Amino acid sequence: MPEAVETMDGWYCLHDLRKIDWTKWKKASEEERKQAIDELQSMIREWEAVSEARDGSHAFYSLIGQKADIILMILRPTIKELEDIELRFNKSKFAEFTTPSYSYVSVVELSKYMSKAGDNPEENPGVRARLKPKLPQWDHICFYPMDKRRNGNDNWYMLPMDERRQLMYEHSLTGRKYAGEIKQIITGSMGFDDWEWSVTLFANDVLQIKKIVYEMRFDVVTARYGEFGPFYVGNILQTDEIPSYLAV
Ligand code: VOV
Repeated sequence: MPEAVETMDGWYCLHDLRKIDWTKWKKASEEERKQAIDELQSMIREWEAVSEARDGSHAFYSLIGQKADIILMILRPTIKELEDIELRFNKSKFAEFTTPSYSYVSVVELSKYMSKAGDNPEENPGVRARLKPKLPQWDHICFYPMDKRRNGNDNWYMLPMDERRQLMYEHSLTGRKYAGEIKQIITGSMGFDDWEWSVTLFANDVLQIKKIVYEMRFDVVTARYGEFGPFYVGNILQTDEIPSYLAV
């Protein structure tokens, strides 16, 4: 019988994607726009303080293409805190000028495929740190949800553990080639959202994102078992640059 791999779960994660209603934004008075921007910046600065204290982390990026304009990715120790942040954002002045386009609820996940028998990776400080990651403020983000296929002969969940471990090992070798170029955050979302995992990639060279996603398509685990949702790609939106991003 195939057996489930044990997962280690860390901070809870919300990806909150919105469109900006530019028509409404342009019609607003200068004073209203200033109020919205000031409140948004002070909210983000509060999150920066939370991140400094290592009680959470976040990423704020503008997106390219028509699927959404901005993405806020936020990590917190509890799912309740994610709700508080979502609510606060929804009640903010700036939210009056946005419409929701996508959201994703998950939890930072590492599996024990690679751990040695008898080891408890949860005691490893490196593993613990990866469960509560500080998101890098790199220039670009790429976010997408994905599944492992369950279809006829291509059913990931019917494979024996050793076979899955081997395929994940091969996956990790491709991943390691991108050390220093790509930082990946994998979150699990079974029971939380519509896909099984979310993948968030950070890069300073945006082309590295295309290269890793392409190269991984040839790993058996992806070629045979990977299914993908929509892809979102964007540029970092520094807190100080928000006024110029929103200037009309
Ligand atoms: C920087 C790149 C990079 C590296 C080094 C890396 C390594 C690793 C390791 C060592 C492990 C297994 C142990 C663990 O840590 O969980 C994983 C796990 C996982 N990965 Fe990965 N991955 C990368 C990158 C990376 C990418 C780009 C993708 C998307 C796939 C693609 O085709 O678009 C991905 C997916 C996943 C998933 C969905 C899982 C969980 C699968 C499960 O069944 O549990 N991943 N991954």
